[in-house]
Amino acid sequence: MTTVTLGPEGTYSHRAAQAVTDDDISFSESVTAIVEAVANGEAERGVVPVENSIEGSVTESLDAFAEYDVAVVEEVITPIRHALLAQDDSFSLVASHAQALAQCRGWLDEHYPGVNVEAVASTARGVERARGDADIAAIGHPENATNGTELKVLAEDIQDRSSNATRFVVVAPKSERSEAGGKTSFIVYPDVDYPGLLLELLEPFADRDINLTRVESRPSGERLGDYVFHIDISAGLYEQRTQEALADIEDIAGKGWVRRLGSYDSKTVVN
Ligand SMILES: O=C(O)C(=O)C[C@]1(C(=O)O)C=C[C@@H](O)C=C1
Repeated sequence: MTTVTLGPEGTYSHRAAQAVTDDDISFSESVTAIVEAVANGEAERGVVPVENSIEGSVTESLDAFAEYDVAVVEEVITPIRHALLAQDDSFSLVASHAQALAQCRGWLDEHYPGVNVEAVASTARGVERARGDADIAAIGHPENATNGTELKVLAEDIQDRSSNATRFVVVAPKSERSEAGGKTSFIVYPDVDYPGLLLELLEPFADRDINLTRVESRPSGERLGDYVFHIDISAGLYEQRTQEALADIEDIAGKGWVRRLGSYDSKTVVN
């Protein structure tokens, strides 16, 4: 089974993928391309980040789930503990993934005020830049400094909150969508707008005592003020209350669409 995740080797996504498969892992530098590869049958699994406890949504992943018809089959939550890696202390630029730079913004301001930052495709891509250039430091997992390179760990635990954690999901072809699991994700595009619409979309869950763990609105891309809602609940699709609530949602979104990404279980991995 081929699993594709954000590369190159050494990203947090790679570490999350290793926690869910012993099989081959291949790399892509775009979350959208990973979801697309699974939707097109080029890969059997994809592991992508969806949400971080400091910085919030990985919007590229959410938008890819609205664009490509895939299933979510597992959730992996992992603590993110960043290190500053460089050949020595003489760097003038810090390169990392935009999420990682944002998660360490306060620490960088305090310790390297005014330092230039550059967003690159992943933390591991930043590490590669730092390996090849003494003027560049990277933010990434500290183990990136142990892979036969001259990089030093200049500082550890530089994320602005010690509780920093990222939630990844495992995506699979839509034929593998499951009704089993303690959580369910779905996307609603109502394609209408009237006072109380969002309230109406949430009531079917409140009425059945189903806990919402996340509601996120993303622009539909159709017109300004028009949204797609990404909703996660603590209940499985196998449950009658979930099926009833989703039937209500489908009635409300009659002009638009509802996509069930599937039900799944969650695991927390410390690596
Ligand atoms: O660049 C990486 O190492 C990634 O796996 C991406 C990513 C993200 O998109 O949030 C994953 C975990 C961390 O939050 C920082 C970056």
